[in-house]
Amino acid sequence: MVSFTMGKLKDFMEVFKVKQTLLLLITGICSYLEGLRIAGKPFDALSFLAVSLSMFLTISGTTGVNMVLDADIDSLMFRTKNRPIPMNRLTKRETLVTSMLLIVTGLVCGLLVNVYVATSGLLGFLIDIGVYTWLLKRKSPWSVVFGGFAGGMPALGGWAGATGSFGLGGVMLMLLVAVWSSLHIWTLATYYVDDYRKANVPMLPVVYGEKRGVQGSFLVALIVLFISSAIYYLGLISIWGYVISVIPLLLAIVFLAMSLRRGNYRDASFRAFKMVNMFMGLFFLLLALS
Ligand code: HEM
Ligand SMILES: CC(C)=CCC/C(C)=C/CC/C(C)=C/COP(=O)(O)OP(=O)(O)O
Repeated sequence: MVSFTMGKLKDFMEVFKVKQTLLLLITGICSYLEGLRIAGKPFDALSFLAVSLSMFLTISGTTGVNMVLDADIDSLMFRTKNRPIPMNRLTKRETLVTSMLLIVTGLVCGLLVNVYVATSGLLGFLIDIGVYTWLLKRKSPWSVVFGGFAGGMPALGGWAGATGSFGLGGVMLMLLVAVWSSLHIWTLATYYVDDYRKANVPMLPVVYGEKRGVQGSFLVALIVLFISSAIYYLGLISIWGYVISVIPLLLAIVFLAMSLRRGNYRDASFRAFKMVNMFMGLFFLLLALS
C-alpha cells in the first residue's frame, strides 16, 4: 500500500511539473516580500503562508488540468511521452478531480488574504487553460504571447497579497514574467522543433522555421532586458541584484545573436533556454533580497 501511495505521489509530482511550479512560486513569493518592503508593511506569517499555499495549489492544479487536456499531444512528443497520463500511470479522471480540488482550495486560501490574490489565481487558471491550452496552443504560433500572462499571475498575486492591490510594481513584475514566457518557450520549441512538428503543435519555429524562432527569441530577450531595466529604475531591485541577474540574460542574447551568424539554432536555443530560466530565478530572488 505504501509503495503504491509513494508511486502515485511521484506521478502527481510529475504531473504538477515541480521545477516549473517551483520557479513560478519563487516569482510569487518574492513579489510578495518586495510588496511588503515597498508598502512598509511588517511580515505576517499567516498571510505569507496563505498566499504561498494559494499560489502553490492553484499553479499545481492548473498544470494538472493542462496535462489532462494535452495528454494526446504528450503521447506524440519524445519530450513528454513518458508522462504519467500517456503512460497510464494516472487516469485523466483522477488527475482532473485532484487538480480541480487543489485549484478550489487554492482560491479559497487566496480569498482568506484578499480578493486580488484569488483573482490572480483564477486569471492564471483561465488564461493558461482557456486561452493557451484550449484555444490557441493547437492553432496559433503566437499562443504563448497570450498564454504567458498566466505565468505572470503569481507575481501579480504575490504583490497584491502584500500591498492589498494590483500596484504598478506588481503589474511591472507580472509583465516581466509574461513577456519572458515567450522567450522561455520559443527557445525550448526551437530546440524541440521536430517534436512539436510531429505533434502538430504550431509553435513559432514550427510554422516559420528555426531561424525565425531564434529571431523571435532574440527580440523578446531585448524586450525582457528593457522591462527588467525599468523595474530597476522603479527602485524595486538594487543595482547589484539587477547586474547579477541580467548576466545570464545577456549570455542568452549573445548565444542567440551568434547563432544567427553560425546557423547552430538548436543548441544555441537550448543553452539560451537554460540561461533565461536562470535569469528569472536570480532576478526574483535578488529582488526579494535587495
Ligand atoms: C505560457 C507560458 C509557459 C509555457 C508554455 C511553458 C512551457 C514549458 C515547457 C514546455 C517546459 C519543458 C517541460 C518539460 O520538458 O518537462 C517548461 C519548463 C519549465 N518552465 Fe515553463 N512554461 C511557461 C511559463 C513558465 C513560467 C512563467 C515559469 C516560471 C516563472 C516557468 C518555469 C519553468 C521551469 C523552471 C521549467 C524547467 C526548466 C528545466 O527543465 O530546466 N515556465 N516550461
Ligand atoms: C496563478 C496561476 C494558476 C498561474 C498559472 C501559471 C502557469 C501554470 C504557467 C505555465 C503556463 C503553461 C501554459 C505551461 C504549460 O505549457 P505546455 O502545455 O506548452 O507545456 P508542456 O508541453 O511541457 O506540457
